Amino acid sequence: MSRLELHDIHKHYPNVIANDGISLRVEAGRIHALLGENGAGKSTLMKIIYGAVQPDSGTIRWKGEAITLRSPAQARALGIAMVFQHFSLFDSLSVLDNIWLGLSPQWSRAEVRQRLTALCQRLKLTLDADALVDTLSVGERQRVEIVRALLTEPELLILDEPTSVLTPQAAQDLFVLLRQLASEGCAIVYISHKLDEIRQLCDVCTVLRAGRVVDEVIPADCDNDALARLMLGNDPPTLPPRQSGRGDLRLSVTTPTARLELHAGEIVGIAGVSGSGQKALMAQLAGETAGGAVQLDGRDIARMSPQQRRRLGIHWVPEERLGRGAVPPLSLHDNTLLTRRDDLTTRQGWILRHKALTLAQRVIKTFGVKAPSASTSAQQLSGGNLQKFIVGREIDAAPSVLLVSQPTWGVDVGAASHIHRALLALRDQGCALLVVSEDLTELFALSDRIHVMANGRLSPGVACQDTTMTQIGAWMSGLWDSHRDDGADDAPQRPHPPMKKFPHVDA
Ligand SMILES: Nc1ncnc2c1ncn2[C@@H]1O[C@H](COP(=O)(O)OP(=O)(O)OP(=O)(O)O)[C@@H](O)[C@H]1O
Repeated sequence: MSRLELHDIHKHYPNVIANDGISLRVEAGRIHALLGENGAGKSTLMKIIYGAVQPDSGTIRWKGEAITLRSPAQARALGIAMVFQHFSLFDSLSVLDNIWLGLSPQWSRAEVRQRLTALCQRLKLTLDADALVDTLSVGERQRVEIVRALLTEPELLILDEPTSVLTPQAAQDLFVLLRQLASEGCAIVYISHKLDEIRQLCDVCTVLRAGRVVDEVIPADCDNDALARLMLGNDPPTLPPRQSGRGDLRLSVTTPTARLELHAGEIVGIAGVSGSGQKALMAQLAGETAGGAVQLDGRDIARMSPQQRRRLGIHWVPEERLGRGAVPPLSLHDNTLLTRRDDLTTRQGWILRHKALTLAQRVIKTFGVKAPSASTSAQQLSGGNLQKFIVGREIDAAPSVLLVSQPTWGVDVGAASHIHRALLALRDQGCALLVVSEDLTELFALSDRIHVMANGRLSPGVACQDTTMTQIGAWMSGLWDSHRDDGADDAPQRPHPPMKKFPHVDA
């Protein structure tokens, strides 16, 4: 008897069929991957299993018995836990209180603290129980969500892209834990766009396309290309060859430990565990916090507001999509006004709505955003599609400096490759780019130079072809002091490494 059985599940939203007759069996003790491009219907299906969304029709059986799930509370009572892609935490409460409030009332706060400490030790996770959630990076928030779900000792655990903001080592630690949970009989449903992870971790993989099951495979028997092909329905695109050279110095900032310089026509990558100071660095460069020694084209811009900096051509994509990158209840065309106001208003301040609409439609088309129309609200988009929209909105501004945090977080391989190509094309047009990512594969595919942030310190820069993932991995623990910075103005021009296929889909 299966732990969970879904039969012919349908779910429509206005203008969209999110689930179109999905049947699935999830077995105890197995890790079951759900793979599909952005908008394929994975999150909707998982929300149905978790009682957060009601299906239009179809049957759900839990341990053989037909059930109707009316709420997440009912699902949790059965032993179903879910870690969402978007966080459901109270910013003004501590980590401990967030976890305590989300758990069964029979546990005292002290008990929850004890269990939390024990679990973090077992998982090798650093989590300050008393820190306010507001002060945490997305990676740290993700950790809170994961431990909260694990503390309920679930019989079915659903994870929606749990490793998107974890370092490779933290992801490996999570896999060990998930395997252990599975060996103890827990059924796990695992949603990820990372094909390597699915092949390494999962026992079985159901592939969805446009709301339907297209195949069920044993991922260990497939290579990445085969999985990507099943998911996309065609071959994934590859990255173009690198061509451009490093131009003039555009943006610079001097930090206590190193100087960060962005030149025209280059991409500088920032690696590091989320929460190591990347957010503060981005805020300083983008103008959300004033001060520091920030210069654009030799001019001090440290006290300029984000809006003033945008007028000088500096655009950025923050790591939080909902709330900062986009206002959830507003339509996509209204969301263009967040960062593109100057292009969309008259001198007197009147909003040119038709222009906002055209801009939103252009971004939707160019970046293949799956949305019924530009009037759709941001919160109705699937996670990856919203990410494509936000990144597309900034690239569309033709910035001279672009700062991007986690550019392909939650984005499927096809769309990730599209975003990567757009970033490389911007670079080839002379834009200076800073890419903050926890994904080393992504950073090595995109960057000309890499810095690392660890414990709030910035490492020296190193040209990508002069370093390795292992070295950058070691730097992520702060161990770079013997290295001399080569990121300064006198760094020699280097040939670019040979063209590489988009690494997520390399077999
Ligand atoms: N509340 C909603 N209202 C309207 N449409 C919605 C809503 N939630 C999801 N959709 C639509 O349903 C479709 C499936 O979305 P879903 O979030 O399930 O996709 P997904 O496979 O999880 O994508 P991703 O990988 O980007 O997270 C998308 O077209 C999405 O825009």
